Amino acid sequence: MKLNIFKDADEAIVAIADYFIAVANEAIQQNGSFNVSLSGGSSPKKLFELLANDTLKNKIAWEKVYFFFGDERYVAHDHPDSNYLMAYKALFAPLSIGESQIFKVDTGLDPASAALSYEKCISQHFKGEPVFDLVLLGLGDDAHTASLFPGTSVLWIDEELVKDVYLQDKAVYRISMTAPLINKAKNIAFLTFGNAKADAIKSVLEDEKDITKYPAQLINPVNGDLQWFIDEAAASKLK
Ligand SMILES: O=C(O)[C@H](O)[C@@H](O)[C@H](O)[C@H](O)COP(=O)(O)O
Repeated sequence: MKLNIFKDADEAIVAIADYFIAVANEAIQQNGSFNVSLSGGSSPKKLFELLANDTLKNKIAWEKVYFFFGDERYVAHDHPDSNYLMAYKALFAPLSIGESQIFKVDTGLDPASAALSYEKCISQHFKGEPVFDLVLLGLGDDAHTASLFPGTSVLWIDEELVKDVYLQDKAVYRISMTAPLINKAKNIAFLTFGNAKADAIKSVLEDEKDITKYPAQLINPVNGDLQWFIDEAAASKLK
C-alpha cells in the first residue's frame, strides 16, 4: 500500500489524474483496453473534469476505455444523486464516450435484480475472472467505501460480486460492488481529501481491524496495488 499525501485537494487530484493516465495507457498497451470502475459521491468530480479537459483529454485513447461504477444510488439515471449522471456530465459527455463503453447499473429493476443484473453484465464483459485494471474509491467520513457501509450485511459477502445494500438510517438502497470483486483489481486507488475525512482515514489505516466499524479496511487487493491519494487535511490525524 502506498500512501501519497499532498498539500491540498487540487494537488492530490492532479496526481491521481496522472496515475489514472499511466494505468490506463499501460492496460491499453498490454491488453488493448482499460477497464475502470469509477467512484461516486463528490470527490471524483474534479478528477473527471480534469481528465476531460483540453490538456489531458488526448493522453488516453478513450475509445478503448470501458467504464463501470463501484456503486450506484438506487435512483433514476437523471436523478441529481446518480453517480452515473455526475460522471456523464463531468467525463462521458465532454469526451463523447459511446454508450457501449459505459456500463450503468439498471436502477429500473428492483434492488436485488439490479445487483444481479450488474453482476452478470460485469461477468459477461470480462468473459471470466472480473479483474478491473483500476478501481477508484472514495471514503465516507464513517469509513465506508463504495456502498460498503458500517454494520451492513454486504460486508460479510464472500461470493457475490455485486449486492443491493439497504441503508436503514437514510431509508434508501444502494447497489455496490463487494469487497471480493474490488480486491480482484490490478490497481485500487482511494481519492480522499478534507478535514472531515481525517478521523476515518486514521481509523482505517491505524486503528484496530474492525471491518464492521471501518469497512474500508476490507479493501486489500489479492494481487494488485493499493494507493491512497489524500491531502494534508485528511492526513492530519495520522501518526
Ligand atoms: O456513491 C457514493 O457516495 C460513493 O461511492 C461513496 O462511497 C463515496 O465515495 C463516499 O461516500 C465519499 O463521498 P464524497 O466524495 O462525496 O465525500
